[in-house]
Amino acid sequence: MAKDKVCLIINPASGTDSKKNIPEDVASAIDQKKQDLIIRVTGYPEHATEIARQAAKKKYKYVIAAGGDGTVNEVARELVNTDTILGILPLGSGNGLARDLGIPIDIEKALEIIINAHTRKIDYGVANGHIFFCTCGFGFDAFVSGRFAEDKKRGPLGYVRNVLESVVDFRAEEYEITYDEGSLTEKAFILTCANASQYGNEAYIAPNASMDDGMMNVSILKPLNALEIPQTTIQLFTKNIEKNSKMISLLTQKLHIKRASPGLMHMDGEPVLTDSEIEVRVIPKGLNVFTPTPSEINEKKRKENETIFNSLTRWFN
Ligand SMILES: Nc1ncnc2c1ncn2[C@@H]1O[C@H](COP(=O)(O)OP(=O)(O)OP(=O)(O)O)[C@@H](O)[C@H]1O
Repeated sequence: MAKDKVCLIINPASGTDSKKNIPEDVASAIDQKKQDLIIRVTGYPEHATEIARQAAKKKYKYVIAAGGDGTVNEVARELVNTDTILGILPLGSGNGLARDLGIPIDIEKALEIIINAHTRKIDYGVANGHIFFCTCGFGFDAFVSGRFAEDKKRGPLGYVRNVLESVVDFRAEEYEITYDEGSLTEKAFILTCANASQYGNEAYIAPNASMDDGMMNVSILKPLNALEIPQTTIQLFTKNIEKNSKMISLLTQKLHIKRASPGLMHMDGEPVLTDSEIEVRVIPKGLNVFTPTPSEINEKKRKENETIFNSLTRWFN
């Protein structure tokens, strides 16, 4: 019987972790009697897209993206609506998609998820022809993504520094927003379309978003004053942002956004220049991804809650 073809794509520029051992780790984890492994290292932005396009065309069984959300996006956008499955080794700075799917950040464990071969079909979004899997945004998050793309230093700390610097320079814009059930005009600090619930690094902009409900969560955060920033930041990291009085949450399949002039948007954290009018829509269950099983995810959540409970008990005793 012919062997299945598998491709590993490594982005050496993502995140801060070393990728030196990744080829060897993957090669020893997969069953080489049944699978042929091809390893490619990206040499420039969008290189991963070219490699993944060829892999899908040649009917590879799966493609593993070793990198962050930008790399995953570049790979996955060529795998949508094909039979080729996406595997993720989260080696980026934010790793939003992996975190939201319950894929462990520990690479050995993430590799086990691929080997165990449980798959899940997830939705994706399209904004003016650009595909996203986690979030696409037009306000402060797009501004930060532009800064971060120019930054030589990656990793979560790079994000923190860019956010703090951007707060000073960012100016909120007004948006005319038309969704399935109505329309509104708002000046917004953040306007984010979320397929996943978080940007990455456990920053939950749409805590109730589901990646297989065929719907897009839209989070509109009105401009904040300096005193509101600390509480809003806490709400973002504790899945409570929807309790913020400046937050408007919508659920829709389609969205039309109009702003005064063309500008930046981000797709899974990567900045793109786009028109003053933007069409966003959801394509249901178009991507097949290796993920933990539902019972593995529940077990992980149970352990996390237990750890929090134990820490609190220790603290109070
Ligand atoms: N050889 C390369 N040299 C420089 N940049 C590259 C190379 N290969 C890919 N890239 C680009 O690196 C960028 C960052 O990759 P990626 O988004 O995966 O990492 P990250 O930004 O650190 O993580 P995250 O998106 O999870 O925050 C992408 O825009 C990608 O196009």
